[in-house]
Amino acid sequence: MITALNHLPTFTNFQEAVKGIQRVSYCTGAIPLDANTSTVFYRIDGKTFHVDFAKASTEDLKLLADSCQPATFGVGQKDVFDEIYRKAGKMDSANFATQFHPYTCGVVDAIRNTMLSPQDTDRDLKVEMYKLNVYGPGAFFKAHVDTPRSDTMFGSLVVVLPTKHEGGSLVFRHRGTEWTFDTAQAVSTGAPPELRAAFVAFFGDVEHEVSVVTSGYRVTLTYNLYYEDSHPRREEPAPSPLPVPTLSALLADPNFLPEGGLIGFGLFHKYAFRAEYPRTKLSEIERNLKGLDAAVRNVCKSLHLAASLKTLYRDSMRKAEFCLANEFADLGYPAEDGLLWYLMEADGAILAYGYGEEKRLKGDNPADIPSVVWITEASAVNKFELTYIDAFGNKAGLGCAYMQLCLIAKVGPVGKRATGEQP
Ligand SMILES: O=C(O)CCC(=O)C(=O)O
Ligand SMILES: [Fe+2]
Repeated sequence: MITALNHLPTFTNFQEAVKGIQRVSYCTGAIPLDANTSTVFYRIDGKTFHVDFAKASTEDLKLLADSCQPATFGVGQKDVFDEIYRKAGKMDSANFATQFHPYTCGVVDAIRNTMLSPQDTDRDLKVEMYKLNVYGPGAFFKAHVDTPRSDTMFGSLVVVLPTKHEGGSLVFRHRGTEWTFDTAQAVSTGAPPELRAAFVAFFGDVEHEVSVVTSGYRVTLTYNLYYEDSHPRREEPAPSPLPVPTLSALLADPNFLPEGGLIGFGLFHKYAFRAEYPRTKLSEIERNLKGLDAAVRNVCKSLHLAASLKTLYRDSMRKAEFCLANEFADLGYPAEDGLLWYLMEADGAILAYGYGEEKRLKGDNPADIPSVVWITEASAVNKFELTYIDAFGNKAGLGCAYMQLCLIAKVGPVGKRATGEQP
């Protein structure tokens, strides 16, 4: 955006402060194991076996690996097997059991405290056992996102059982940031030797891959993480999120939107959305915003700006840069005119343009169309056809897809900036 706003220090300070809180968020830690929790029981062809990870031999691990089925992954609506993309063994949760449980070792509390918004820290989470995976020498899982199994699923938990292995790190990538979780190192016994598993929890829309295991067997338990709605998010007051003073300074600046206007934030994460009817409402997603996006919403709410989530569609008629809507719609690219008008009639969608972009509008009078000052860039959401990375998940599609959203906040004129609820 090349506009005068880039020369306004109050604006660039706020923009930097928001970008500063947007970083890949995840949660890791060690889980001490004891005689009760170090064993995995499994069955194959009607016979039962077990592996005690306190003293598992290479033969024990090889037998476990040989008892697994080749792991598949999801491409669109199908589960496929392709060793170019994923080479690993998996066992379904019906065929194994362990006394180890994430609820009893502090993992769930750690997830609540590090990944969720401060208003969510007493919220119930459902941790659903998904699979046991064995990555032997040469095994890997290329970059993918975890398929959302419902619109309340927000992430995945991977528990790495203690085995000596090399390679097999989990590598995460999200919006230009990369981060590695070295599983071999995380479960290596320290001095004095202590048997411990390791865990990593992450938001499912964050791309991740398992790098090649070069020796040994890497054994993981994977779990799906969901919000349970019995204890919904506590509403205000939320502790003041970090960028509040910079937004406060921006709103006090008479050179920033003197007549008022709209400010927009492209959300950092994608959200699982149920494509089948009844479709997920944006208000439901707003209750389930992931930590950093919830912080951005809280910044606006703490300064009493009316703010709500919107989907963004491109406008084919070039009357405007884009259309902001209150629901997900199955539109082509660019949106067919009829559908865009339907959204405007039925859903209260509005046309808008990016601040400073009015010169690119053809023939229309931008005075009728509001502009949005983007604090963080927004990308368009306007079709279900999924991009390369979305199409490859760890399971075939279950009627849910990840969607990109933005948050739009209304700013009043100088001296009367508040547009939302007052305390
Ligand atoms: O086993 C792991 O470390 C993670 C595997 C994974 O990403 C998945 O199963 O989706
Ligand atoms: Fe995964």
